[in-house]
Amino acid sequence: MARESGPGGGSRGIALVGYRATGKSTVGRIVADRLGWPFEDADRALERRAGKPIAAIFAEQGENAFRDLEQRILAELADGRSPMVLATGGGVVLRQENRDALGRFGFVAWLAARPETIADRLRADPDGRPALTSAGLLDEVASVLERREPLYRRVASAVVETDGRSPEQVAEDLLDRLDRAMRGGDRFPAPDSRGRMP
Ligand SMILES: Nc1ncnc2c1ncn2[C@@H]1O[C@H](COP(=O)(O)OP(=O)(O)O)[C@@H](O)[C@H]1O
Ligand SMILES: O=C(O)C1=C[C@@H](OP(=O)(O)O)[C@@H](O)[C@H](O)C1
Ligand SMILES: [Mg+2]
Repeated sequence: MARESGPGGGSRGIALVGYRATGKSTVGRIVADRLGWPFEDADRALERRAGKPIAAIFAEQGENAFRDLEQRILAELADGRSPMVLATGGGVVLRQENRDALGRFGFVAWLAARPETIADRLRADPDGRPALTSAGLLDEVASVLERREPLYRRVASAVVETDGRSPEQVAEDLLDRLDRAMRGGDRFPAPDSRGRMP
């Protein structure tokens, strides 16, 4: 799959990208537990730094201010040397600087889902996610996803489908894809996908 920074070129572990509610935060935590690696959620790191929820940042300062902070947090998180599992926010791929920073991760998993699945999950768990457009939920998901898909594709080492699968099944698939990528010879400073360091 095409990447801007070379496949498996980074040493920072695994990053999860994808649209809202594809399960990055949920699956990322499971994958980190399985590997025995630290887990970080870029959105939670950002909220800790800002001292307020993302919805309040959007409401008080606007989306651009949120994106600036998102870029800063990702740059910091991508800068370490030891492996971690990072769940990113759905819009992280919008900026070239962020796509470059994702190249520091050895494996970038793109979690994918159909717009209908995403809208269903968002309805069940709105979790303070501010609207990205003035369209209705399903129209917003379909149009924003269509715009972002080429960007997810550009940074991804692998696409992991999540429709009709539990977070545990998605995590298992991701770990299988990681195993395969490692066997394919990608540079990756990782143990085998069950947690043994080289
Ligand atoms: N594979 C899945 N199947 C069903 N529900 C899921 C799945 N993955 C995530 N969810 C649910 O969707 C919502 C959003 O998940 P989350 O991990 O926060 O996604 P993201 O970090 O990509 O926005 C949560 O309620 C979560 O339980
Ligand atoms: O898609 C987006 O633009 C966003 C996704 C959110 O993260 P999740 O993908 O974890 O919901 C969060 O970063 C913010 O609300 C913006
Ligand atoms: Mg999340």
